[in-house]
Amino acid sequence: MLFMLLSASAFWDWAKLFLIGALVEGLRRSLRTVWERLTRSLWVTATFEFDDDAADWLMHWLSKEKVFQSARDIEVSTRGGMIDDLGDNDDPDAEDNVVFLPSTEQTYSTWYKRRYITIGRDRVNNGYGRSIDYLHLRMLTRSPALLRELLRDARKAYKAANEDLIEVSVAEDGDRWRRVAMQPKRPPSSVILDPGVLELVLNDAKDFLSSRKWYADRGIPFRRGYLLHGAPGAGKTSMIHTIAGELSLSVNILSLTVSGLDDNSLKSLISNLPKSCIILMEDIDAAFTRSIKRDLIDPEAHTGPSSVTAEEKGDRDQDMKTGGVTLSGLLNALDGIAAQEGRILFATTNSYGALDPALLRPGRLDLHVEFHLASTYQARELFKRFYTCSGEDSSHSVVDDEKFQSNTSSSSGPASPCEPSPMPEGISSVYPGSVHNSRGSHLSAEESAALAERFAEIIPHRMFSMATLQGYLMAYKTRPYAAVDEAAAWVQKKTKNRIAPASG
Ligand SMILES: Nc1ncnc2c1ncn2[C@@H]1O[C@H](COP(=O)(O)OP(=O)(O)OP(=O)(O)O)[C@@H](O)[C@H]1O
Repeated sequence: MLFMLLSASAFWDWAKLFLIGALVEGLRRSLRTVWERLTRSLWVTATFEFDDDAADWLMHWLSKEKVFQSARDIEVSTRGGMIDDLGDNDDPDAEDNVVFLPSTEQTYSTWYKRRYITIGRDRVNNGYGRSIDYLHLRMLTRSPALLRELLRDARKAYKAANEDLIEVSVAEDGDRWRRVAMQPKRPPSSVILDPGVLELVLNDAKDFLSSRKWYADRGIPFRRGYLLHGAPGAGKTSMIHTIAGELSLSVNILSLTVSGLDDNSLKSLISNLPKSCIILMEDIDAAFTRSIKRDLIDPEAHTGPSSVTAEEKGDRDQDMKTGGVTLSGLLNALDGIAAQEGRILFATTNSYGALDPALLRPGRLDLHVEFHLASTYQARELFKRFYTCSGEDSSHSVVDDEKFQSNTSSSSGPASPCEPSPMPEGISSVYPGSVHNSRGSHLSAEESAALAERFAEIIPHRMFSMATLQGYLMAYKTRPYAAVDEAAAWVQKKTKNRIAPASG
């Protein structure tokens, strides 16, 4: 009996405990729900994929706000920093800028328009062996409009900071784009082509970008392709970078021979392109030809279609597929349903004749521009540009070391941007070396033009590429007189070298 009473009272004790526990847990859960609802109604939250443009805007804004400057736990990176978080270098083009990134372990806070903001970052494995980083932003406000305002401000600041830069991305992991550089825009004056070539392509691209409605009205896919072909080192890539700068478009570089690329990943890459960008496919022939390898070709002896032999052409069909991309895969990617509307394609090749006609037809590669070895005009203009300081007109050119040394004592003109910083007192005997822009403006416009004229007369028309001429001038960085005096011997040596293997 006693036992029964005891067990009955123990049962009631257990029951009471259970009820109290259930009550407490119920209360805790309800309070938590109320709290979550309350906080949710007080916060606006946004999540950004770390690789996305919007995350870049936000990171730029956070960097400017110095959110991570005082944090005790941060990640440090030298990749893609437009602001130097170390605070000792304000040059966005500097190679060694350091950027602070939020660590995945911590939450950071700041203010925007008197609203409290928290920022966190986390890393999620997508299940295919690749992890994706997310940036989480929470703003203490009931108005989503403020978040939009913040994003607008961040985008504006980012664009202003990048005005003089172009974004360069490459294909990564088969089907993704990764930004690898923010390059300074290349001014049109720095690419010396025969008159009208740059203007032809640039105006065509500008006209294309402003004709979206025209294309839509006629049901024509809104895209344009340019094929730049001809001599290596003639300025094809340089021109594309200039055009990207002039049109303020990013450049996405796709190498068809990259390992791991196949028809499917090519399709994904094309459909993952940002809106309005330039896609650059360099050496488009390399993916489909085995026999015509550019490194086997003498750069200055090969200029285009005519140099492809019948035998090489015969090999082509059999070589249509090397690696993972097939010609039909490329054609489908370019004009299939996955093709990105509004993109400009630039393809380059040194072997025009090796390309399949299907690739060359309008709608895929609409405008074909041939690049030649340097003309007399190009040699002259290259010389003038080479010995003129950037930001200066041609009346401010660098001068021969020899001439400089004989002139320095008498020179009392104002310092130009080219002038070297003065040597510290007491070590004037140290030879300062032969460096870029290390001399003042002692070469008049007339002298510079006259030297360029002499140089152009010595360089045979269409015999050397612009890259080769640039290479020659590099050896005379600060010695334009010597560059002219020794040019004839150089031309003779190069010509002899070229003839020698053929006759041997
Ligand atoms: N027309 C040019 N004007 C000024 N510089 C040039 C020109 N052509 C070539 N160069 C210089 O030569 C180098 C190589 O040029 P670039 O890569 O543009 O040539 P490319 O035609 O694309 O060569 P490749 O076919 O080998 O890719 C660069 O440093 C560039 O500055």
